[in-house]
Amino acid sequence: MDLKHIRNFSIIAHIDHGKSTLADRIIQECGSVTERELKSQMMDTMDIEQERGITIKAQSVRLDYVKDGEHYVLNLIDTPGHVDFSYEVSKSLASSDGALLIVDAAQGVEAQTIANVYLALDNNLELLPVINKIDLPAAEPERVAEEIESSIGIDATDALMVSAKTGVGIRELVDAIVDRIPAPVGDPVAPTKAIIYDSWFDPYLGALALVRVFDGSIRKKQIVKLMSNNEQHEVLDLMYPHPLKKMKTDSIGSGEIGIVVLGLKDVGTLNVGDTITDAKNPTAEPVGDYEPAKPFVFAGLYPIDTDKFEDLRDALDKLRLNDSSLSYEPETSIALGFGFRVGFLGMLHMEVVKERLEREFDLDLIATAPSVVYDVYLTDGSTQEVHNPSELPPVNHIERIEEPYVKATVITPTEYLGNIMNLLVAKRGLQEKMDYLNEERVLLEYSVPMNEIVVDFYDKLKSISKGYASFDYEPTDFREGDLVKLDVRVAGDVVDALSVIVPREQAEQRGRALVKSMKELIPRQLFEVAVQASVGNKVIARETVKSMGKNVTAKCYGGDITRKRKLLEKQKAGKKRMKAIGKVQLPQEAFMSVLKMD
Ligand SMILES: Nc1nc2c(ncn2[C@@H]2O[C@H](COP(=O)(O)OP(=O)(O)OP(=O)(O)O)[C@@H](O)[C@H]2O)c(=O)[nH]1
Repeated sequence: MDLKHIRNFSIIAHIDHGKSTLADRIIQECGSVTERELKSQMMDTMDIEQERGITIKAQSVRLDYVKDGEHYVLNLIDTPGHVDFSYEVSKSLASSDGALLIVDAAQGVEAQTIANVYLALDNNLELLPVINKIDLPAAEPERVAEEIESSIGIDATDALMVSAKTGVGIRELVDAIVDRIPAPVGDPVAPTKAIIYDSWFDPYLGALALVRVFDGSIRKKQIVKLMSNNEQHEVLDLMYPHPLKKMKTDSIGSGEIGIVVLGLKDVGTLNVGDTITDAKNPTAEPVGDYEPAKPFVFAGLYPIDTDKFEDLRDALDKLRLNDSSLSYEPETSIALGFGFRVGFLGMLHMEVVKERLEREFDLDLIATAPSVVYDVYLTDGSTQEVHNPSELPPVNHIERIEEPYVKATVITPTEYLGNIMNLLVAKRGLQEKMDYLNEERVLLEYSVPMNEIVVDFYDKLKSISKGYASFDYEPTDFREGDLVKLDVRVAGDVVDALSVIVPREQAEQRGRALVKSMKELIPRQLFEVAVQASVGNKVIARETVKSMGKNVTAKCYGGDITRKRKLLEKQKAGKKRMKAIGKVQLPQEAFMSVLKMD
């Protein structure tokens, strides 16, 4: 296909600014599906995505459009909106030549808008500002256009004004995609050079790679090579991604996107970001640097029923077929038995994986508090990566510990600025930048230890700003910290799954808060239970759970039988989520409570 008639574009936006709704509208405008077929949010295919209204996996569609009598192919490359998936976002952008920058006409520029713009500019993309939701009574498109200019520094005078809900401005938008997004450049006769920007598993076809071809073409029966690992495979089949079906083709040419079938049994080696080339006549340089997606957050996942360990392994193996960023290895905990230490891209990724394991594989799991990765430098000169706080070497072997930092971007209305700055300082944040976008809104940039933001930072930020502040982050570097391991002992035994690494200066306060909340969470047992927090051998806090009879209905005297039954049912349901630590039953919440202490 003639390169001049191809347009490859992504849509980038802050969460909820209307990306999926707009994608549906564009698909409809191109007539690739009829109104009847246009199931709302067609591009969000996974159940969890549809339920939560988030986009997890990037999906793409190839659309046909006729403008001024000329036939164009528009490749719409959907990108995941959440920070956890920024690696996938950046690879989708690397496959595009331009991007629609969607901004909500009522909300204006938000933290993720900025973060996505940085990624788009890194990839030299032409940005087309699109102000969406102009149908809303609270819409202020002119103010938003000014915000785009002042915060991002791009000309927004030609910003497109649309409503993905009513369809206003959509035709003009698609015309602008043809007119303003540059056609791809590439050499159709050079050796094959294509980037994998998504991969997934199909039960019939095996592992599939979604690619953008830069130079040359990918042909059926061609022997291709993956440049990161030199694996060679035959191309069994090729398809274009159509919104409703996959259209077979014999070759995918320069400038095009398509789906490659290599007959692999899992996505393990089809890594996002890798370059595909011809095995015999390879291209000299890959498309950009390839880095494997790196897990930033680790947690232990343990089946509540210890017999289900193999089931958990099978379930993780199955999830990994579709998610090459998921990593795990078996681990044993004195407290929890056999389980896995699982690496995630971030907190949302962790939640999604845990939910899928429980929902699709019917497993009841205990998740330990998430931990970041620490680089521990030992006195013998060696270094150790610690993913699990309980594995921190003894203090006298440690020379220093380094922890990961992120660049956190927050945009907030000025009235919440004071409280937000206090929160960032409490989270050990260092201010890098403070810019007023206009009189009402401020952009903050802070360096913050990642450990401080992995659990409840976002919830706190939302609550102190009544939901108005937005937040995004990007991992930056490792820095030395004065950190210690805080242990919890229940009835005298250290519960390894509850250990956590904290700044020394906060250890005592956190220890006290921790045992207090554990006391509330641990149901009374038939005997008295001591709950202690310690650093090394030193106990720094203690609480006691008083003993009580087991029958919870004892306290509802009187004869209300339904209430009694309800309580007994609740007690039974509660049991499913309990884990016996020695003689003591601990509920799931106890394992999450450790990081939520201030
Ligand atoms: N009034 C109005 N609502 C809109 C418009 N476009 C989208 N919405 C609504 O805004 C909400 C978010 O839209 P989505 O399309 O799910 O947003 P998104 O950016 O894809 O969200 P993520 O996939 O989670 O990043 C939905 O409730 C939409 O119905 C619009 O033009 N006008």
